[in-house]
Amino acid sequence: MRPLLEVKNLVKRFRGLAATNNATLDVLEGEIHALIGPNGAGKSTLINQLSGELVPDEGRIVFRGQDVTAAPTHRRAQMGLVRSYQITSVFNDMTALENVMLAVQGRTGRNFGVWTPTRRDRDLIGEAVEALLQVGLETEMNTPVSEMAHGARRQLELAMALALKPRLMLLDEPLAGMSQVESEAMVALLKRFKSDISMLLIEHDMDAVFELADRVTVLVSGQPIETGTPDQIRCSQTVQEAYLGKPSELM
Ligand SMILES: Nc1ncnc2c1ncn2[C@@H]1O[C@H](COP(=O)(O)OP(=O)(O)OP(=O)(O)O)[C@@H](O)[C@H]1O
Repeated sequence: MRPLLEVKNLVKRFRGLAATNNATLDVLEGEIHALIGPNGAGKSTLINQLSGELVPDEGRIVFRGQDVTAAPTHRRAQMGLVRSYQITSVFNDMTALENVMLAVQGRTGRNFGVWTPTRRDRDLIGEAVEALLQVGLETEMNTPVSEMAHGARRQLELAMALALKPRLMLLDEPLAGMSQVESEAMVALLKRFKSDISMLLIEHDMDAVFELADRVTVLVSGQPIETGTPDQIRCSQTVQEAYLGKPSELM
């Protein structure tokens, strides 16, 4: 079966420095694929090119068999390649429900009628509610984002991404800043979505990576040095050497 996402010989340079250096990797249907590597290895730069926020200098990105290397972010999202929202793109003075409704609107192009709610508006609300239920935010639907705990906000970002009906979700450190309890809840959530949605995730929490990922790609100096199952990565001599100085992260 053809991979859902194929990244071929991708290069991105910043003032001569190759932040992505001939990167080739793929994500399969139904897979959680983690991207790990030391600070500055080029993880965010790579994800930014996959989402369409950065244009590669060389190489190709193929999603569902179509070349999307030059496609804008919204076109990729329409095809199902969706980046989880960043906290900065959530409106703090709006409720969780209103934020997800905006995400649904972005996908469908429907406008919400302020004065005369129509059947289509009810559909829109229904979809937004469903996304919030999926992430377990049913009790916080009408809470303004500014009053939500950090963990709940991260769940909201996920709900907003789910509202876009992704086939492949790009997740940039979904557990960052979370308490142990919040992290465990998020890991459980991501596992639940796995049967429907593939994921490429950057995460520094190695316990979570090894628990969640089917495959892991290790990035060093912009280049994938190894891809394998969590066990293969844990035991890899190449990976141990690349992480020299902090081998405990991988144990
Ligand atoms: N917009 C930019 N302009 C210039 N250099 C950049 C830019 N973005 C990233 N870099 C450089 O590219 C390299 C890779 O950075 P990147 O943020 O992608 O790494 P990362 O693996 O995501 O790091 P971290 O784990 O610390 O978030 C670094 O040397 C960084 O300084």
